[in-house]
Amino acid sequence: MNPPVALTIAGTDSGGAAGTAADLATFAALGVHGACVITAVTAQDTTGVSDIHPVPHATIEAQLEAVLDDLPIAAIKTGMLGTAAAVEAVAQRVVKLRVTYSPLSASQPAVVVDPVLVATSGAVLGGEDVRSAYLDHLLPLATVVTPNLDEARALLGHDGTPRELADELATALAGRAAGAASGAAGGAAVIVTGGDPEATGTCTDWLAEPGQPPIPLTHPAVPTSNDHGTGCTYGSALAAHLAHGVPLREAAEQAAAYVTRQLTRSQHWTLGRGRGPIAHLNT
Ligand SMILES: Nc1ncnc2c1ncn2[C@@H]1O[C@H](COP(=O)(O)OP(=O)(O)O)[C@@H](O)[C@H]1O
Ligand SMILES: Cc1ncc(COP(=O)(O)OP(=O)(O)O)c(N)n1
Repeated sequence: MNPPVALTIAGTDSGGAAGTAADLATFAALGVHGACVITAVTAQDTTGVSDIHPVPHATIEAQLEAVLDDLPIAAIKTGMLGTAAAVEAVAQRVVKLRVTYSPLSASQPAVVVDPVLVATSGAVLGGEDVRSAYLDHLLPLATVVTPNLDEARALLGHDGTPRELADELATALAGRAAGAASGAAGGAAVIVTGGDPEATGTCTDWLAEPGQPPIPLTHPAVPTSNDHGTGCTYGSALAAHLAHGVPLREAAEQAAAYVTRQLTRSQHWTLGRGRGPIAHLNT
């Protein structure tokens, strides 16, 4: 029997912690065949990002064409897209997929958008034009959007509690989805990830589904500085569970449990001079 297929559209991390390294390893660990469209090549290690080479637009388009015309994609996960043009190209593909979708041939793919703007190291992975392109084109089409606290603040342009940010972003995206010729029904769910693990001993992610009050999803925090790639691992675990047909809330809980398990594995590693990688191994 075939495994479900998920597609990551993301950048590379030469240190093997974040980006497509995290996404493909997580898909494989969770029983999903992973395909990948590379949007940018980064020179990156545990201490930061030293160079970014955006992949030419035509090459991104060619990769999307090759994969989407051939494989039965059950979930798409986007990570670092890097340029406004790449955000728009992905959004156009999602619209095309929805327009040509036939209930007889395949299920609608779930679309998980991690709106990557800034790495934990402080490196800017998407500028103001990328932020605007996310809001105008891609986020309203998503099944679920997974900003961390900083990304949620950047997208909305102001601060707030994680609960408030999740609620406001979901409401804003529902308004934008209604105005878009997207085929998106009712707008995107939003999960604002993170919280303050060290203060409470737990992490709380806030899930806001369209038209519903946000709910807290709390799991144990792992005290470690080996957390590089955590957000990518979470988003790809979420996409993998959605590809298996797991409902959103349960998929979010299982994705957080996966991250917690992998952080526990890497908790005491001493790889690199900076924030070490979250484990992508299963031993
Ligand atoms: N120290 C930790 N222990 C357990 N879970 C964590 C820890 N840090 C983050 N998480 C979880 O990892 C997922 C990704 O969150 P986050 O760290 O906010 O992403 P990012 O790497 O994009 O900043 C969330 O489910 C969050 O609760
Ligand atoms: C190529 C690339 N993509 C995404 C990120 C951001 O990774 P994330 O898991 O959200 O968190 P960090 O720990 O890396 O901040 C990245 N760094 N590189």
